[in-house]
Amino acid sequence: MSIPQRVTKAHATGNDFVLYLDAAGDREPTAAEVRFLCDRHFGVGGDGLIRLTRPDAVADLTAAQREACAQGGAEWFMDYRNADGSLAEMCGNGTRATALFARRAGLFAGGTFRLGTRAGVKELAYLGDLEPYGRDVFRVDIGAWRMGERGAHRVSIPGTEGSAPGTFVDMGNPHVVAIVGAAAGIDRTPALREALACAGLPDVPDLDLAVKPVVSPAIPTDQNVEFVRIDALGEDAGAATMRVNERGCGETLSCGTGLCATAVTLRAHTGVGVWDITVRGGVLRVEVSDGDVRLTGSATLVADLDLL
Ligand SMILES: N[C@@H](CCC[C@H](N)C(=O)O)C(=O)O
Repeated sequence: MSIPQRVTKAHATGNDFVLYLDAAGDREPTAAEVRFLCDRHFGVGGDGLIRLTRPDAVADLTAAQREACAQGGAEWFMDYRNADGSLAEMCGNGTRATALFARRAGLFAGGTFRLGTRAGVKELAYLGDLEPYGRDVFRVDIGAWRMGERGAHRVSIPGTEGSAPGTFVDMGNPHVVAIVGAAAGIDRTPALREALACAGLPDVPDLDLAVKPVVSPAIPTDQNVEFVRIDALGEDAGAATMRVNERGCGETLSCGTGLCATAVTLRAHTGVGVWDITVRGGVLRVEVSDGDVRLTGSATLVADLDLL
């Protein structure tokens, strides 16, 4: 096994990870090892595996990605793998779990941590305990986003009647967001009315997300899919509920980049850029501006484990 004996189980709003430190950079996991450790019955269990290592130790990085880490002042790198063993460019919740792990290990001093990822360097600020988000809250500057044409895809779930328009959002990793409902009394802009008129899926809590959604036209990289209901909408801020089926692992209790993609799409439909979004694992805040997205939520270290 290339993985060290000591690993840590962590989660960030219920998105759970097996995490380990590879300071020497010689513990790159194989896809089979990732699948074994993330298996909930035969392994430790997790939505993904995170190796915290040096940018130089990540074999698949291009020269440009390494240079971005150097320019961005990131000494440490989050090497993220989905539970099925595939690589992912980014994991928003994973950055917070990794930062808490690095903080405990004394790998950064002060309140901010600059972490390299395949989608660039992310800066995290430690905010401590902060209601209503929970304990050990971090705000992550996720950076730039890119949205495709609004509603250009159709999202359906095999075995469930109906479909809804889906919008592609690149958060460093690929997402498709479908707004499937809004609470009664919400002021409906023409763009929101248009989205909801075309949506014919059950309400968010009733969706069967054990089944992988189908996106048409298909996205070559595959994608994470978010289903959203707007719960409240004010002039400056709104509230929504979101569930997600992730590329490489299925339904998860939370997805940080998915929350960012959700807020980007909601802003495009409503003009509002600040959202408190409830997922099955908690509540997080997302702030979207033209140039970037910031994500605020908690992180938890659950246990240190010695593999046998
Ligand atoms: N849960 C993560 C995203 C993890 C990667 C994703 N499944 C992908 O393949 O893009 C998050 O919090 O952002």
